[in-house]
Amino acid sequence: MSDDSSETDGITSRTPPAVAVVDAQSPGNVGTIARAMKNFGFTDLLLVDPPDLDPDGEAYGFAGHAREDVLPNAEEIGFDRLAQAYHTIGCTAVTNEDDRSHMRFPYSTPADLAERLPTVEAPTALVFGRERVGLTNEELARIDEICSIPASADYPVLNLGQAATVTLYELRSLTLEETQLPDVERVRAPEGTVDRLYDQWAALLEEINHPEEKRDKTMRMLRRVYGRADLTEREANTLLGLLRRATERPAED
Ligand SMILES: C[S@@+](CC[C@H](N)C(=O)[O-])C[C@H]1O[C@@H](n2cnc3c(N)ncnc32)[C@H](O)[C@@H]1O
Repeated sequence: MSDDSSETDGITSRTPPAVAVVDAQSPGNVGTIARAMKNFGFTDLLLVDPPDLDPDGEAYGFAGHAREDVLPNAEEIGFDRLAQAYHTIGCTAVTNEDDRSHMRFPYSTPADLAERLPTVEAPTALVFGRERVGLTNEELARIDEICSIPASADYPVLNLGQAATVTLYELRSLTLEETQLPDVERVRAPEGTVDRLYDQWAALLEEINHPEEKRDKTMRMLRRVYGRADLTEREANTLLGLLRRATERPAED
């Protein structure tokens, strides 16, 4: 990133970082990346030398719901401005001994970055390279730091869309409420409900004349089973209802 602060005019520090794609040769790749950005809560897509993004073409076709915002709001940017205005993190794979010359140390994995990025105050951009040739040595030389996804030494090169998706997944800063996942604490059966379940089991063991000497052991086993099951409130209430009905059933002749 340049020291010339005027270059940062109009760009504020952002969390999450912007995502820059350099010379994406296929519009489909841009669409895939836009979709991954929307999936993981990223909004700012920067395109260096983008292909034609025809609204009826592959980019919009691959973008899913990102066709509504991430993609149409994408900003075209020159590499010079990208390098000057942002703290740039170039994403690259190491493929063989020769390619190691691309690799600047220290490098970060996406997981390392996830820990460190929240403390970086400068506007930050993750920079992805071309599907066929990646980022050039000249581009890498102007980038502030390197991020590499740990992958098999035999074949560490992911395709562009996969690399962006893995990186953005690791760097997502969505809170649980911002994801589709239920809050486990909210649905988990409260202790009181589970205790009532055990009381009901004890009543049932009594009802069926389960041998007195086996009852403690049976109850311990039931506690272990329910403990592993991590019951939701709904599940616990359903089981409680069934046990009550079994306990209250009039004795058969
Ligand atoms: C198919 S790769 C380019 C392959 C090119 N031969 C190279 O070695 O860079 C397209 C882009 O995906 C990203 N990429 C692929 N594998 C990666 C990895 N293991 N770690 C980080 N980025 C990766 C990089 O941004 C790369 O420029």
